[in-house]
Amino acid sequence: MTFRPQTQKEYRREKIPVTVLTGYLGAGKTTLLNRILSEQHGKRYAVVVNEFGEIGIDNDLVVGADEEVFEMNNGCICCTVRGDLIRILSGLLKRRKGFDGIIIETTGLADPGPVAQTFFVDDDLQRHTRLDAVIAVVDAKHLPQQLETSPEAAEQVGFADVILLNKTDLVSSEELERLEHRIRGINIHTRILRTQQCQTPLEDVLDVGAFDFDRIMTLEPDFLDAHHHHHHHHEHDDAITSLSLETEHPVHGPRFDTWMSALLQVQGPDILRCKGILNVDGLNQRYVFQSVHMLAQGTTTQPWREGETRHSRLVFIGRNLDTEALREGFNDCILEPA
Ligand SMILES: Nc1nc2c(ncn2[C@@H]2O[C@H](COP(=O)(O)OP(=O)(O)OP(=O)(O)O)[C@@H](O)[C@H]2O)c(=O)[nH]1
Repeated sequence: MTFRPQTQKEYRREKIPVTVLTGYLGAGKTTLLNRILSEQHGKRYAVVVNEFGEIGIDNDLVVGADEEVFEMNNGCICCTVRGDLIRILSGLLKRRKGFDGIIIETTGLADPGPVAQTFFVDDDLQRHTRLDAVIAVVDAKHLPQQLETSPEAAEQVGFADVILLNKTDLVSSEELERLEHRIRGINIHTRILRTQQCQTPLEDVLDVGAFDFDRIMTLEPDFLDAHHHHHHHHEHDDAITSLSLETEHPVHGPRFDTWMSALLQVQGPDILRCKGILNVDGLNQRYVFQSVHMLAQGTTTQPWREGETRHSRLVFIGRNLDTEALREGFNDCILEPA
């Protein structure tokens, strides 16, 4: 056998494409993931979800019972759990016949750099996978504010090969122009797609072959340095924490709504994100609550299964969270058994 370098076509056929979904808290990553998984594309994807917070919620918000979803809840993907990521992916590769691509949804607070880096420093991953693209979902309404306060928001924009400028319904077209300009200022090469509910043809985000290694090396010359991610460590905002609340008693719906509206009115700027799956008293379906700063949304989804423990979970991610007050507030919404 004579050695010859792979052609671009061979390279794309043989290696499993990996898509990294990034984007700040609440921008729409799960919305995009659900679109990808529900579309009739005839492909199977393995999905890795990394959440900030001890209890898994995203896993339950992801549709598609067929897909394999691996949760990593023990830390931020860009810091402590890269070992886990490599282990999960290496396990997947041992039975590569089962899927056509890998999608990694990172937490809203992750710097996608070290995640992307993983695919170039680990031998096994390098042989069998190719980073297809880093896709960032950006919240058109909150991006300016996020860029002010979080270095991660800028890292995500800076690293993206494709940016979904999402939630265009919440801002004017002049504002969108300004946002695109702002994004270009951070990342001149990225492709920007304006979306609502992340609606975009899947060809725009999957198997696009967009990850531009040369560009990243220019942007961050120490990209391949195995210790690179440590430099970024200190940039995490230590005041941002998460609080998980759980109960097996029913939640009083109107009381929950009143509490939450008042809470977000006052503390919305600091409560970056709230997500919950609730067993609301009198409802046979799950009640999914979500907020991004002051904007909140509650919807009923699938019914609880027969015999299933109706387990309510609520997660807050925010700056300087008053955990005691939040705990008490939630407790006041819980119906204790008579
Ligand atoms: N108005 C508006 N809301 C949207 C749009 N896209 C998504 N949302 C809502 O934004 C909220 C957050 O969406 P997710 O997809 O859960 O965001 P995420 O990035 O996965 O959030 P984290 O996992 O917490 O980082 C949900 O309530 C969505 O319904 C949009 O285009 N317009």
